[in-house]
Amino acid sequence: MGVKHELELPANLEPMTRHPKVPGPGEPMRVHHSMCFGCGLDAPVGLRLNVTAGEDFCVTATMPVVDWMQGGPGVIHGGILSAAFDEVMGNASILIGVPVVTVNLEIDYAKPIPLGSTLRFTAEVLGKSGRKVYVRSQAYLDGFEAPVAAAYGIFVEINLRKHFEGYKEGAVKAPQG
Ligand SMILES: CCCCCCCCCCCCCC(=O)SCCNC(=O)CCNC(=O)[C@H](O)C(C)(C)COP(=O)(O)OP(=O)(O)OC[C@H]1O[C@@H](n2cnc3c(N)ncnc32)[C@H](O)[C@@H]1OP(=O)(O)O
Repeated sequence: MGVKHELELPANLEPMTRHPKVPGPGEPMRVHHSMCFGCGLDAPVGLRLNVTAGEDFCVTATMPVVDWMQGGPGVIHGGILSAAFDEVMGNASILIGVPVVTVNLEIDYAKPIPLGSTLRFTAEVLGKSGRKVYVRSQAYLDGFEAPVAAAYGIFVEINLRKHFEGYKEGAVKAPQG
């Protein structure tokens, strides 16, 4: 079985522009929160994904698949892969300059992904309609031509300050050194 789904896009997609202040192609995307499970460097446990800006509305990332990511014996946990897709696609949305949160995430798991391998991700914003941003991502492994997993996400634009108002931030930081 390969990657099955296609995201149904609405007919009323709007023209998008890349935000002038986002990193240029080849440059690292910024960590959006130091305690984020996906990208934060102070999170006690996390993916610490380095996402790189690409051309237009695209980003790329790599992720070593390490032992603590295990689900079934010797392979990645599906939830970890889902979190990685979420982070990579959220970063793609940043390229159009809108703060977003995920409202819908669909994953195709096409192949088992072994511990010790390195996943390469690509993600691109497919379109925007009102507050909704549609994003697609694919994950690749060396030795396979086709993606080993793929994801579609719908992200919704939020008012950052209002959205997180009243929540208590996690205070546990990773040990230094
Ligand atoms: C971490 C974030 C930091 C930000 C930095 C950048 C990210 C970087 C990377 C981060 C990566 C990690 C990121 C994370 O992990 S984010 C963490 C996981 N996500 C959340 O916690 C989000 C929880 N949800 C909400 O808070 C509310 O639902 C929000 C505020 C988003 C919308 O509630 P609100 O009352 O304001 O608006 P609305 O209900 O009218 O909805 C608005 C539109 O959206 C459409 N809709 C809604 N739900 C769905 C759905 N399930 N499928 C399809 N469409 C859906 C809806 O029909 C409507 O469309 P339209 O009628 O206008 O056409």
